[in-house]
Amino acid sequence: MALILKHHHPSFIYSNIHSKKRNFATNFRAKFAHRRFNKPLVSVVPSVRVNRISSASVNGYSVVNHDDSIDVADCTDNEVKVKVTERLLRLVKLIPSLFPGGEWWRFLDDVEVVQNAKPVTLVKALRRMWGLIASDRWVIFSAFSALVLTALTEISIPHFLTASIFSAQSGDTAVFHGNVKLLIFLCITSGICSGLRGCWFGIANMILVKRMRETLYTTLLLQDINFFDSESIGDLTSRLGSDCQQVSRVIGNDLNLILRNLLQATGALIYLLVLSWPLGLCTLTICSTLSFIMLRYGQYQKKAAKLTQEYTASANEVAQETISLMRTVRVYGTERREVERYNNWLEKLAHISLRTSAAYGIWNFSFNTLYHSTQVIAVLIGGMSIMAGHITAEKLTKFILYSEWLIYSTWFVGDNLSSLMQSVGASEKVFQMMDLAPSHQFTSRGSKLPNLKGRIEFVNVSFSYTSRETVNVLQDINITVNPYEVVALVGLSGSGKSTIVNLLLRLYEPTNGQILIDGSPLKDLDIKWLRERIGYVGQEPRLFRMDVKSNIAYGCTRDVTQEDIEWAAKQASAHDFISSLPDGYNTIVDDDLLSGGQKQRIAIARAILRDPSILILDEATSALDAESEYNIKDVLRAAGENFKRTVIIIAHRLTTVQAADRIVVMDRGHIIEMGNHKELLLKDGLYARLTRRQVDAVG
Ligand SMILES: Nc1ncnc2c1ncn2[C@@H]1O[C@H](COP(=O)(O)OP(=O)(O)OP(=O)(O)O)[C@@H](O)[C@H]1O
Repeated sequence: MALILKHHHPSFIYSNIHSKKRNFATNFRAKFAHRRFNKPLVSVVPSVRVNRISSASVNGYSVVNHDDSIDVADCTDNEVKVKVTERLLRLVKLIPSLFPGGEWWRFLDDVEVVQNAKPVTLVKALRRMWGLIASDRWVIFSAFSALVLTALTEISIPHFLTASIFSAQSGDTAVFHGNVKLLIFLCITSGICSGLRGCWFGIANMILVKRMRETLYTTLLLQDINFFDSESIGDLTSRLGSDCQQVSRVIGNDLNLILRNLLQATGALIYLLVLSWPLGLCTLTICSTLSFIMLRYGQYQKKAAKLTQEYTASANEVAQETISLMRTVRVYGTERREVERYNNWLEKLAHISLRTSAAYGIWNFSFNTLYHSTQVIAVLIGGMSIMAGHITAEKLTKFILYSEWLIYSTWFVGDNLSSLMQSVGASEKVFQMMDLAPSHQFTSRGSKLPNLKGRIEFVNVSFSYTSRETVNVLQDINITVNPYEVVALVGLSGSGKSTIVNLLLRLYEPTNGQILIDGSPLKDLDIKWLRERIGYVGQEPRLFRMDVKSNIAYGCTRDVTQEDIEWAAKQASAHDFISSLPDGYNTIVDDDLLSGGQKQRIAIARAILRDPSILILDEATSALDAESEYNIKDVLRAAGENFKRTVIIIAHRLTTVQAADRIVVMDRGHIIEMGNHKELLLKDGLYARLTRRQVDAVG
């Protein structure tokens, strides 16, 4: 057995056998590294296909360096014969593995390593669901009342049906009419109750899925930013979408049908035992065998559901990534590869689906055989009993009808039980995510300052991202930004400039040292209050799919008028292009409709509209033309009566920062130079070097 790269087409083989334990550890590390750092995802899973391809994996991608797989066309006659024999041998070896419990039935278990959700039992899952729906318990009670009435009326029908036929045969008109009237009453009642049952359970289902999504979505939005660094969007949307839908089936569909059939099966069994206990016991034995098979089948389905959930999430992840990077895909012509990458997960899903369908086939076969054997046994023993005069033909007919009810009810219970197991399987991850504690930023109440001047101090601040704890992104940063000062952060890419801003926005907490705002520790301040007073324009601002006006007013807590919005847009040099849009400020925009510079100007208008005490611009003007940048420079500066604010500006284009009061030069997490433009040029350090290079590049 050889090993293939995870996420790869099965034909991509990587190296030779390692122990399963090591595979798991490698898979886990690879997945972890992939999620945290977008590192190449190289993990190993067992495979039986043997090709010789050396490849490297990048985010599930195969970068094939050299393909020397064996082509059948190149083989000699002898080699072809050997191949055919090998295939036949493989086929013969496959046969024993096809029996239930054999090797063939095993799922590819490479994703089990990332399943860290605690197993949820049915009782626990039900308790959780009850917690979500309890405030609308009247819906559940109505649904269950309708269910009980339906079950009771339906189970009584065969009795009165048989009684009517046999009373007609015996010519007893009064009894016949009485039975027919009861039959009509039972049919109407069961019809009405069945309708109500379906309706109430449908409502319960809707309430449950809504609450579940609401709770999960709220929990997700309250997580630390670290959480989003490690989780993929495809995974999260899968939990919110298909998984919640699947879990909600528990009450709306599975439990409803299981209970109905359980009630009917119990009623039928009691009736059968009363009619004839030896015959009843025979049917009970058959039903017990059926239940045992059902249980095994249910367990198998539960495992299949968990894996299907994981693979579906991974497929979503690939699709989501590809579609969002469609322009790159088109330009590099990698459509085929993307389809293969997606197909890889579809193949895994098909692998499971094939086995679950086969298992369903075996289950159906067992049911059919056992069902018909009940009929044969009933006719055989019952017929002999009639001949011996122990029971009447009417009793035997009732017996056969009720044993049919019992068997069918058991079958339905089994069918819905396996669906229930699948739903419970899907619920594990959903509940695990729902249980995540919100970021303590939302649970602890900090203090508010009477007014925010905008003095910022970094005192011995060091920081490393949790996903890369050993790498110090910032080391002993000491810097004080005075109120209304404009400070620029410059340095090579990856030197930690954006990380400083991330810490200031409290998206992450420093590993060491502390940040003070107007002399108060940042972690003691009410973060919502503080963020309302900070204007931030990120590196690549993205717009919400809503009108321009709402995009500019997004997150602004004070009431703003159209004039305010237009004023902010004018300050950001955005008014002219917004006015030329089809519906002006009411034009619905999204990321694809506007240019990078236009999006930046809207984001700048959004930040200006808040009239923040602290304005943070992280490469906020990188996509602007020189004229637009010149026009809004004054606004971004802290100068003037109307713009009393502290400004932190990050820019690679050094002309942007020349006028700053102070320029802080960073290199690999350290501050290496500080001063104004002239002072730094005189120092002839990194800043002077970078400035010269940019001038040379322009020249
Ligand atoms: N969420 C994250 N998880 C792990 N590492 C990160 C994360 N964000 C940034 N880093 C790493 O931290 C280091 C500093 O990144 P940062 O974005 O602060 O640099 P920068 O100076 O702003 O770069 P640029 O000018 O290219 O924007 C880099 O090595 C980067 O790979």
